[in-house]
Amino acid sequence: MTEALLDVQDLKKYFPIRRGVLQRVVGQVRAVDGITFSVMPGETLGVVGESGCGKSTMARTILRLLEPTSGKVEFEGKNVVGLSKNEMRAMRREMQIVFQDPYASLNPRYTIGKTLLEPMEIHHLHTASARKQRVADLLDRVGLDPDYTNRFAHEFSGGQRQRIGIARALTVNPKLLILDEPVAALDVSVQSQVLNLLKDLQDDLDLTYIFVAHDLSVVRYISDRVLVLYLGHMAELADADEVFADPLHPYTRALLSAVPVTDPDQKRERIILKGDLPSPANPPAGCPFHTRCPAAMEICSKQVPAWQEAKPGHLVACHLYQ
Ligand SMILES: Nc1ncnc2c1ncn2[C@@H]1O[C@H](COP(=O)(O)OP(=O)(O)OP(=O)(O)O)[C@@H](O)[C@H]1O
Repeated sequence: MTEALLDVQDLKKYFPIRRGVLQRVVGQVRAVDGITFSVMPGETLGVVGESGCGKSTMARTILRLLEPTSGKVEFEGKNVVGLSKNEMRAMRREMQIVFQDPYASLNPRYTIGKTLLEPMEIHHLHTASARKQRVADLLDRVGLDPDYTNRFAHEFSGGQRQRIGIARALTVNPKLLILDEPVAALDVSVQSQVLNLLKDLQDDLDLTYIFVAHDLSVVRYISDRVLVLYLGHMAELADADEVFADPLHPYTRALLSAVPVTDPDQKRERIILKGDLPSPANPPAGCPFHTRCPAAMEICSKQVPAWQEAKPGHLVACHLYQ
């Protein structure tokens, strides 16, 4: 059996809440509260959930841009939690992140050439002339003119900047790309161009993706499997087609009901969730979703639902299926 490229086990990230002159810790924000999944080589795992459910925190914690509170993150069988700074730097070559806002993540004082050269210099990859050649090749590969190397980020459109962000992540030849809302800031027509580019790159370079988004139609297009998060917890995980054909968790159903459908026969009734996402500093007891769940039962406010396989390969945390 093929080994997972990435194996995340019971990952937690709590942020301390500090108050007063002494900055005493008076509580914690449970942004990621026990997440377990694995990603196979070449696979795209979509991660969805509304704003504030912990997607970005999870992405950054996997890469140790944020220190995990607890849990395991194994990349090719090696736990990255606990690696020294040097070991982690070497590991970062294998796992790169692309952010939502390429403008914020590109240094405005750097030319595009310098932006793409820098990661290779940090990792001491290739000779100087080979680096330059790689920059030109990568710009061409992401659909930009290699003559653009002397231009600055502000001279490009949003879609072009995101192509630069993707090229920069690829300079060090990673195996895994974590894409954190990579097309959320782009117009719809540009979104599909960037998504197609990501698909082509994945095929050509044998890449594995974790694709974080709040837009389910985008996730459906690109993902093999989909993980639905709610308030730092896993709600549902299954093949993308299965999640869309037979969503089991009431939260997934609500998210899906908001996705526009092109076929009027398939029209879903819109499920409007009551209230806002509760604060992860003070999460509800029992099922984290029970305060907004249209199907909530008495047990839901008392007992945390187990994470279980309701159908083959289709996992869900909901008392409806226990
Ligand atoms: N540094 C921090 N300190 C305290 N709380 C934080 C910090 N970073 C994130 N949080 C909180 O953790 C929770 C999860 O945030 P996160 O940004 O991971 O969610 P998200 O699903 O990615 O949302 P969005 O799509 O808006 O980015 C939120 O309640 C957020 O306020």
